[in-house]
Amino acid sequence: MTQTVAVLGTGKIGEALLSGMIRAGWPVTHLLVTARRPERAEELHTRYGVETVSNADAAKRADTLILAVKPQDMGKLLDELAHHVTRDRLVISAAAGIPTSFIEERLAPDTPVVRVMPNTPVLVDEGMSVISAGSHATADHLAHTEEIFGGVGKTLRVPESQQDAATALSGSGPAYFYYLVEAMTDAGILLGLPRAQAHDLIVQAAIGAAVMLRDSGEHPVKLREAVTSPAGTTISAIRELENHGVRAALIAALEAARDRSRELASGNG
Ligand SMILES: NC(=O)C1=CN([C@@H]2O[C@H](COP(=O)(O)OP(=O)(O)OC[C@H]3O[C@@H](n4cnc5c(N)ncnc54)[C@H](O)[C@@H]3O)[C@@H](O)[C@H]2O)C=CC1
Ligand SMILES: O=C(O)[C@@H]1CCC=N1
Repeated sequence: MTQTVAVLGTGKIGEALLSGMIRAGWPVTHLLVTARRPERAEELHTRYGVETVSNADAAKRADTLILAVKPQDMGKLLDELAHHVTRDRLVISAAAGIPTSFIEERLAPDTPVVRVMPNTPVLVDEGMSVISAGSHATADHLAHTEEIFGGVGKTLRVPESQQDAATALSGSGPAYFYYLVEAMTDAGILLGLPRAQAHDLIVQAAIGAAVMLRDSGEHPVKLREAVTSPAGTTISAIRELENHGVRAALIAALEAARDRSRELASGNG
């Protein structure tokens, strides 16, 4: 029998997951969503035909609850759920920073909790979802979580101690690439190209590079060397990237993201 899954807090990532589950063939009759605002609930119902319910009803009716509210709203949501979630449910949290222990402490003893860090490319079935078991989650719970998130991209199990790092790399990761595309499009404008053309050139370069990274099996250094002709254009650009400390900036940026994830652990960061 198909299990019922509820998404609680259907904002950007919650909706991305919901749409992905529907695309992956999850029967909409076995999906529930919750939203804080009635207009948002109506919008989700119209867009996906999915039933919208209260958080308490979601907890009573769904076998699996995916919590997709902001870390700062997690404590309040768990207060609402505490008396309704029984330990035969699986609770999956997608919130950055929040440890499984934070959730376990607020729910019935032994409730299984799994922590997942997805990313927005779940919208195009190219997501990366990093998964860790809480103290009461079994192999079956992990497998069920992989079934849900594997329908919209790749999954990887890591020890929970690595979740803040994974959040910095892959949870936030797409934003760094969008930022680079934005900056390089600006560079194209400076060099005299129309914005639309500059955008298309950089996006296609990004797609080509991403597919080669994924499919060639080559190390990124090798792929870059193949582009970098002696006394050519690429090495002139690379020298400027090094002069401006771009590598160090990226390392510092991801470290800052990891640290922010740690700060969110208390749920009121
Ligand atoms: N946006 C992203 O790329 C990713 C976000 N996340 C995590 O997902 C969570 C949500 O992030 P976003 O979707 O970006 O934020 P968002 O603000 O778009 O979505 C959160 C939603 O939760 C709703 N909400 C808050 N309290 C609620 C309650 N008590 N009951 C029902 N709904 C409630 C809000 O109204 C909002 O629609 C965060 O914890 C974030 O760390 C994880 C991976 C990637
Ligand atoms: O920016 C954030 O906090 C969330 C978590 C990972 C991606 N977006």
